[in-house]
Amino acid sequence: MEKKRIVVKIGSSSLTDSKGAIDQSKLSDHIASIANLRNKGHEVLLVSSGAVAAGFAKLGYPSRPVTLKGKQAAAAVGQSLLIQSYNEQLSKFGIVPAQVLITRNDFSKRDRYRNAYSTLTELLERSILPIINENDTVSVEELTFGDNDMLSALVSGLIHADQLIILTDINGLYDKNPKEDSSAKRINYLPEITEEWKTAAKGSGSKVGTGGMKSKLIAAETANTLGVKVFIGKGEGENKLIDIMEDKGDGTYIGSAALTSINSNRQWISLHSTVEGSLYVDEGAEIALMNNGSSLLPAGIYKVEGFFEKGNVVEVYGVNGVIGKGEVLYSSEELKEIILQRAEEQKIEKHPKLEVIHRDKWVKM
Ligand SMILES: Nc1ncnc2c1ncn2[C@@H]1O[C@H](COP(=O)(O)OP(=O)(O)O)[C@@H](O)[C@H]1O
Ligand SMILES: N[C@@H](CCC(=O)OP(=O)(O)O)C(=O)O
Repeated sequence: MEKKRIVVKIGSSSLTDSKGAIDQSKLSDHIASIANLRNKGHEVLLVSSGAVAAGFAKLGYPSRPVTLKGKQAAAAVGQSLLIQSYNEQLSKFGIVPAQVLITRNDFSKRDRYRNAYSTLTELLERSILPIINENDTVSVEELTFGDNDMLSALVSGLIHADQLIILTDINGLYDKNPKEDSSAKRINYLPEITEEWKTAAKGSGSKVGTGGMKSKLIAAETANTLGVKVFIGKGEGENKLIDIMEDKGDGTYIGSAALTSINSNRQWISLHSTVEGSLYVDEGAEIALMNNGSSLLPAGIYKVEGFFEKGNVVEVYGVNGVIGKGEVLYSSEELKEIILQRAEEQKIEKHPKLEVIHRDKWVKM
């Protein structure tokens, strides 16, 4: 099989028991299958949940805490226990793990986003197994990934993975929540995620999981838009991950064969950047941006709103509203001056004919 880059996400319910302890036999099953995947020549990154679930009992909580400080304290205790268990079990296979804790803020700062990419690829080049989790202890409630399903989708995009495997306590997506309706039927393949499917997928059924199937589908949709195929399901034994890669997995495969990877600039602009202002463009510029794959030139802009610097991200409005986002090569002041001079019928040639937004740094809505 061709060498692939694979992100494996393991949910709390597949690592811990409901009493708040790490289930060593589940963990060793996962580790053996990861070792097998690596032995076939694939690159593997692990996104592991379970910090809160593995830590709460040691703090004396009777169940998974619901308060922010409770979850953050439990994650601080549980994360070290998790990594300790991973270290012990991985050493039997001669695999060296690296703990990588990320916050949402790290992705919204472009230099940190680039650093995350460089560090992860360096670890892979050196055959280390990155074990990634959200840095729960310092994450602010309003600014989190939501859950690790979304974190795994964003990491998959960042490192241009071929496949995201979401391991959970159920063998895939069902047309109804099977824990509530025994007539529910499993879906083997979903080329595209529609609103109807997002409605069929409900919350978590376990005492330790967070987002349920709904959050997995939302994450899978994001991964697909970034060009990454997704598998959601379960399995047992050292061959489970190889079986999944060979289309024999016990779960649901999501995303058509036609998915294409999108470049890191576009990913960052589309999913992580902050919009600093707005440009309003005429019909010709709108057609050029939307249909012709062209860059945006100064001549197509008739209004500038907000104060932004060269290199910031702005929203672009066409005839009927927002049409996309892009990184500008001019400041708002420079652009306002261009428009003013045009109104005064001075020569636009006075300004360099640089693109305002280059096509590689433009994302359609
Ligand atoms: N339509 C559905 N198909 C499958 N599972 C569903 C569906 N709707 C809700 N679920 C629930 O989602 C759960 C998996 O999500 P979750 O508990 O968050 O797992 P994890 O801890 O692995 O992230 C299942 O155990 C099931 O109870
Ligand atoms: N960062 C949290 C992950 C929470 C989460 O998303 O859990 P899950 O739904 O089990 O993947 C933790 O380690 O407990």
